Amino acid sequence: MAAMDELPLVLVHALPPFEISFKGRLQSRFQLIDSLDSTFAPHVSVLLCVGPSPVSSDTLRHLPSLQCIVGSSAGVDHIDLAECRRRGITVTNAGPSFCEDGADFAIGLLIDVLRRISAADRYVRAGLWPMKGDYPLGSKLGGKRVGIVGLGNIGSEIAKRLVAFGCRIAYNSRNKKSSVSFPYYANICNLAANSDILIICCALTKETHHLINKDVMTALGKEGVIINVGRGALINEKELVQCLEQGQIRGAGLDVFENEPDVPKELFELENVVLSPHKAIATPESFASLQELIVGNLEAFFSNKPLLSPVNLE
Ligand SMILES: O=CC(=O)O
Repeated sequence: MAAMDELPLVLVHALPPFEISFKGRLQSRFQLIDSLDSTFAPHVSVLLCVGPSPVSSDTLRHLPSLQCIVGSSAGVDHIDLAECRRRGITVTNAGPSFCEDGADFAIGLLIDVLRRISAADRYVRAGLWPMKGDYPLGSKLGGKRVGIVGLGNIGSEIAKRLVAFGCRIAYNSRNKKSSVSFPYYANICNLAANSDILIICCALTKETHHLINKDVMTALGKEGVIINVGRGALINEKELVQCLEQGQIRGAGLDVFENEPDVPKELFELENVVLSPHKAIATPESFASLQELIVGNLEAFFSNKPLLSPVNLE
């Protein structure tokens, strides 16, 4: 085994401490440094960013030799990507490990909102069935027009599942994709106007902040449903709450919020909303897959091979 000081240096930037057994596995291959103040920091070429630990331009200034940030989340809005682009630092994410579970969860939220599963559960538990009789009908998923906002790793898996349900898919993303034949809408309001359901799973950037606003929800219409498994700030939350309260859209399934873990209290009162504490991608299986992906990306970097999950910084 290589002596500790012969192993490649990896600086770990971690908000939540990561699993001890995984740390042990990494330590057998890499020399882990856990502070920006370390004397090694100026020589570090890889930063392992665990969880949503912010990587600001100030953090990056401490790391003049940095070439690669290995991320452990699908979203990379906590990393200053403009600064990475400027300095030619590559970034990887957890997209391939998280996309299947994230997509399953989006479909779960959608069916729950359409068929009112959580609301019906509350109805039965409250003993209302014998008193009030039959529960109102929910809507079928098959045949619905679904607009996917962001056809990346997660969006593509969502599309695959919805095709199997017999839905009609269209999408919005930064660019039209030559690899799919679904209708592309460059304009989000046009996508909403031609959809029964919007599923939000794009990256949060300056351009997509509050992308889903009152105008988009008005275009979606009174029967429209919104599912968000991306980031809370992709939607103007105040306007979403108003539209839900006033019946301007039919319902929403939300895994993410603007000021987590705070969720607008008004949503607690609404039967047409399904809420979840930012857990769409999280399963023991997705985390096990993430560990392989992180090790794979680190090994690829140090052996000059293509990274397994590079983020497009263009
Ligand atoms: O939200 C979860 C992630 O970005 O991985």
